[in-house]
Amino acid sequence: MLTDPAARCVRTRGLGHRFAGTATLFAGLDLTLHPGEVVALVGPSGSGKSTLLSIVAGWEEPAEGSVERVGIERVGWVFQNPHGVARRTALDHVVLPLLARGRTRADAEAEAREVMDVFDLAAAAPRPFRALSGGEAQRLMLARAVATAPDLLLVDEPTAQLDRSTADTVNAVLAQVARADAVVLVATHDASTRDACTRVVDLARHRPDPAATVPREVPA
Ligand SMILES: Nc1ncnc2c1ncn2[C@@H]1O[C@H](COP(=O)(O)OP(=O)(O)OP(=O)(O)O)[C@@H](O)[C@H]1O
Repeated sequence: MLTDPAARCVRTRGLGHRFAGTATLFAGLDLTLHPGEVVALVGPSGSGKSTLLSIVAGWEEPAEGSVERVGIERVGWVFQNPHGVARRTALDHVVLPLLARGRTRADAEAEAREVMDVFDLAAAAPRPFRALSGGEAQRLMLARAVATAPDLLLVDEPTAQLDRSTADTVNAVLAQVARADAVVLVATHDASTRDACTRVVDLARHRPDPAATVPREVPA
């Protein structure tokens, strides 16, 4: 059943997480993410940004609280480290998910080339994945995710391996995806990605209050 995109959202209530044997990473997270927004998820290294993406995707069970995904059928994920099939061409990486969605080979190729152009990957299209640079491979992962028209797009450090001008292109494309009725959540350390987002969620502000768990020292 298709849901009205206007009703589409991701809602967290009292969300918190810790892994077995680790301290609590974040707690009490009440968030509602709407289509049309690009939400930057920031916080120091190890604060739980990637973990929160996994929880929002439904891959990791939260230790506390809940995540509700309303009208989310397709989830796109772009990992921190690009993964591809070494011998397959860059073009194939974008064409295959479109074929899986029922496109003909000709339509899938045309659509894939269009998306790859946006990410400045036209010249890389015929090259095998193993021959791509780190930045090209990362842009390819974004192009593939965008081509699948996700309702929810989760992106981990999209600009980590890119030069400034390519990073700016990536930031602009993320905003375009959001305008296409998708909820977009981007974990980032990059100040310009954060600035290109419509909202910022800082996990540093959702750390558990140490005063709540550690007894205060009382002066003698
Ligand atoms: N499956 C796991 N089991 C135990 N600990 C884990 C697991 N996954 C992540 N962690 C730990 O949880 C903490 C948060 O990790 P996470 O990768 O979510 O942080 P991050 O904010 O994305 O970091 P970075 O900015 O460096 O990518 C880290 O200390 C990490 O070692």
